[in-house]
Amino acid sequence: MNKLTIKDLDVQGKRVLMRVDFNVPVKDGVVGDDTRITAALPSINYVLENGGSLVLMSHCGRPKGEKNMEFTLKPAADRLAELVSAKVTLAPDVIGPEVKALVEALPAGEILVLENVRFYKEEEGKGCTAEEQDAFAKELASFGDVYVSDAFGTAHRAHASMAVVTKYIDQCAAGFLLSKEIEYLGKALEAPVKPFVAIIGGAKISGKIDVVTNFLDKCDAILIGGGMAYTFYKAQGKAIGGSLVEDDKVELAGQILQQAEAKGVKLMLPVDNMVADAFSADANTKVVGDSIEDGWMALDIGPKTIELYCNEVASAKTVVWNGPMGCFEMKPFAAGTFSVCEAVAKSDSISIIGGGDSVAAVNLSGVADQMSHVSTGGGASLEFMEGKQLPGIVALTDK
Ligand SMILES: Nc1ncnc2c1ncn2[C@@H]1O[C@H](COP(=O)(O)OP(=O)(O)OP(=O)(O)O)[C@@H](O)[C@H]1O
Ligand SMILES: O=C(O)[C@H](O)COP(=O)(O)O
Repeated sequence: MNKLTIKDLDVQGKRVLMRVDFNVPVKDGVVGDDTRITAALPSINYVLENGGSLVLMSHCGRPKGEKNMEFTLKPAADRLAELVSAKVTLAPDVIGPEVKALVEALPAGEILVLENVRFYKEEEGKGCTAEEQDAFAKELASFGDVYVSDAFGTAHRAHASMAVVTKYIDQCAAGFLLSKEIEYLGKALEAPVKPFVAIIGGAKISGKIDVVTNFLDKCDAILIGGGMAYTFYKAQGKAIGGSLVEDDKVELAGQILQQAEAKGVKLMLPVDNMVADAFSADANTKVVGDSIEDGWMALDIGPKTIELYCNEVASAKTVVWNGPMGCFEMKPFAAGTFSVCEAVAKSDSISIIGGGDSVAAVNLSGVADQMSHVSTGGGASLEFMEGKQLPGIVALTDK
């Protein structure tokens, strides 16, 4: 990577302003899944162990520029306090004189967590002028001698704490998590060890179909599963019954099929499906081929497809996976996702998993530790894989 990294910084006696992504699920004031917090610990501990103090910034949820305490960072700060040996203080606000005083009094080896940066509309820059956003970013910048971003999950957002604050601090570096994400995802895209197999599924077709397009120039095989498959079926003129479809993407799906053929990329669609007569775990189910009659919807890939996809994965040397193969949250439709998951874990490949639900599925299957890299980014990893430049990375200081 051609950007400064945390190891290039001298943090001794410095105040480090660090952007993290503590946008974690919270229920009844308690963090549900602390993956994103634990993933930032190497950078946090590095600063503390090397004589620096830390001012942490993050968003949580989408409070839309309002100070709505439903979105407080308190649960995340409380969880962080359990995970580090340092003292953790939660500031009462993001900016302002009270926060400034806390920052100035912060001793080395301690952490101050600012409140949710999205309590200010200036963070997202919506409903304010560019000057107002700059002033907000400048005030945040005054809280640090150096800046570190470890918020890979938010790197696709050109927000104040990600991509504007960096204008006002000389040294802006990537933390360990951000560096690791870029290293794995970057390698997979730039110089993948072949055969390179992409597995794309899930429900958000419009959000993922561009990734399929980008992968046509990189992959040896693309395995399509989940709700995504039926938009491709429709493009082939197949019957899809009540299966998920995005009609405005049918034409693009047809073009992708043609391009795959022209480029000699193996674009695989399910040859059979587990269908149900309702979107429910109690629905009647049956296995059908690649034509789905009215009154039925496909909620998982079928057993023959599982075998084909697992075989493809078994010979892969690089696997990128985003989006489950079926509605794995319901037991009758979980076999596709979990079988493919096990095949990826068993394979002798560099495996990179991205996307909230795919990561949840990998965690549920108990094989997360057998994957080379489980990304903390949903939208960010997708945009990276689409080949887009992420503003939160571009903004860091060049080496
Ligand atoms: N055949 C299907 N029909 C309807 N929904 C499906 C089907 N297959 C999978 N899904 C649903 O897709 C959802 C996940 O899709 P999604 O596109 O959000 O993936 P993801 O891994 O969370 O990626 P990201 O976080 O990048 O959006 C799951 O809740 C799953 O139940
Ligand atoms: O969870 C995420 O994808 C990131 O934290 C970004 O959140 P956002 O989609 O609300 O910008």
